[in-house]
Amino acid sequence: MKTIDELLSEGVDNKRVFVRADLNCPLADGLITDDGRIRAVLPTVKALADAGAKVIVASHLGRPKGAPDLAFSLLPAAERLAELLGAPVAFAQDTVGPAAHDAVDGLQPGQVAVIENLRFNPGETAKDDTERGEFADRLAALADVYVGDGFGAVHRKHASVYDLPARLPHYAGYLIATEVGVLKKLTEDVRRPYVVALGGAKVSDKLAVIDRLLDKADRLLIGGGMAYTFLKAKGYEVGISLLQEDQIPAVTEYIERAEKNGVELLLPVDVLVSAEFPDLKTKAPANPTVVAADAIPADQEGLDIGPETRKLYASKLADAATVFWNGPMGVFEHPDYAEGTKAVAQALVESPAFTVVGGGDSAAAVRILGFDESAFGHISTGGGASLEYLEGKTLPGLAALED
Ligand SMILES: Nc1ncnc2c1ncn2[C@@H]1O[C@H](COP(=O)(O)OP(=O)(O)O)[C@@H](O)[C@H]1O
Ligand SMILES: O=C(OP(=O)(O)O)[C@H](O)COP(=O)(O)O
Repeated sequence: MKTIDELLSEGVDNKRVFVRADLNCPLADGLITDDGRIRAVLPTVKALADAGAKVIVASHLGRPKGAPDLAFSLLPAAERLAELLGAPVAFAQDTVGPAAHDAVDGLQPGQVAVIENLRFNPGETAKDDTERGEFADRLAALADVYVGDGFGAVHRKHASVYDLPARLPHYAGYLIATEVGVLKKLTEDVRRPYVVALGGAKVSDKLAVIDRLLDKADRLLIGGGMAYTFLKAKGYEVGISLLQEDQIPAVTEYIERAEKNGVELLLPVDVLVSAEFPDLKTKAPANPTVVAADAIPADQEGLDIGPETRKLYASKLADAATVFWNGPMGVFEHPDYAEGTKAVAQALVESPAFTVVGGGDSAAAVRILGFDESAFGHISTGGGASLEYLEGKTLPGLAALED
């Protein structure tokens, strides 16, 4: 993989450099609640700008449906990038249209532009190679060189991640180089017991990852939205909790295989439930009830792990030598459902283990809940990306930078 240092030594003065970043930051009411992913790409953007490149920063934000949707505009991220750089950043209101070309044409060496959310164009995420390729061709017309630095998206076979680097000279940015350097160690030389804690809301993606993790980890702690597919697979009522019905057979097999292989697979023993999803805007008291994991009322949903599970998981983290954690244990954005996530974060802080936290929301949770980032071994900007890397999968966005 050629790195940005090689690019800088070759010289970028006056070159248009396309930086594929992951600026997919959590937002509330159009405001960024955690800018960690923007800060993470600053070294790359600064180095390129300082060397006289015309820097085009591109990213997805959220999951819009292949058409412009202002709720997912990258404008707030562009504004924050400008603040963090201490320099103006041009913003184009489209991705490959006249606005993007005007913004790029208007750049002087050392200046930066952000183009609008790549997922406003259906070509970005298209399954069809030709459709993705056509969008990649249009993106390629904006730039002379490609720098991949959106680690959080390298597991996606998307146009800007996979097809675009094949069309331009390509290099890995500083963030990708750092992330891969740390995660590589976890695949080569992992100190045991190796405990993996999983939660969050991207249940379908993450359940699939457990298949391989069962061969690698000594202990798996399951929380967040994915816990309910496990509880359902055990035959429990899960009410209106998040559920991935089609993966129940796979999850049943995971439970059996964990037992056979001697992997400790821990599920919540109690959960916080409510008939309503909390109001994340007003943060009005949600008054959840604590119930045993096998006693979730049919009209309620599980929104955090309960107090017994918090204690259990903390004890199962205490003697770990390596911990990887992805996915909040509950809807941590509301104070009534933040205790599970806090308890896991606290257990990691107190543990002498090498600890890695991965994921946009998990990393944000750690910071928003007031933990000191330096108390963790590594905070990765990618959740799904780091999980798939640890699984040993070939990640499209890394493979594309390799050849
Ligand atoms: N029981 C639950 N039900 C619904 N959503 C949940 C639950 N537990 C956690 N979440 C949500 O999961 C989201 C984060 O999930 P995800 O994107 O998978 O994590 P990451 O970005 O760290 O990979 C948070 O917004 C949180 O509110
Ligand atoms: O937030 C992200 O991933 P993560 O939640 O697994 O950390 C990335 O920006 C990828 O987004 P996607 O899962 O919508 O493709």
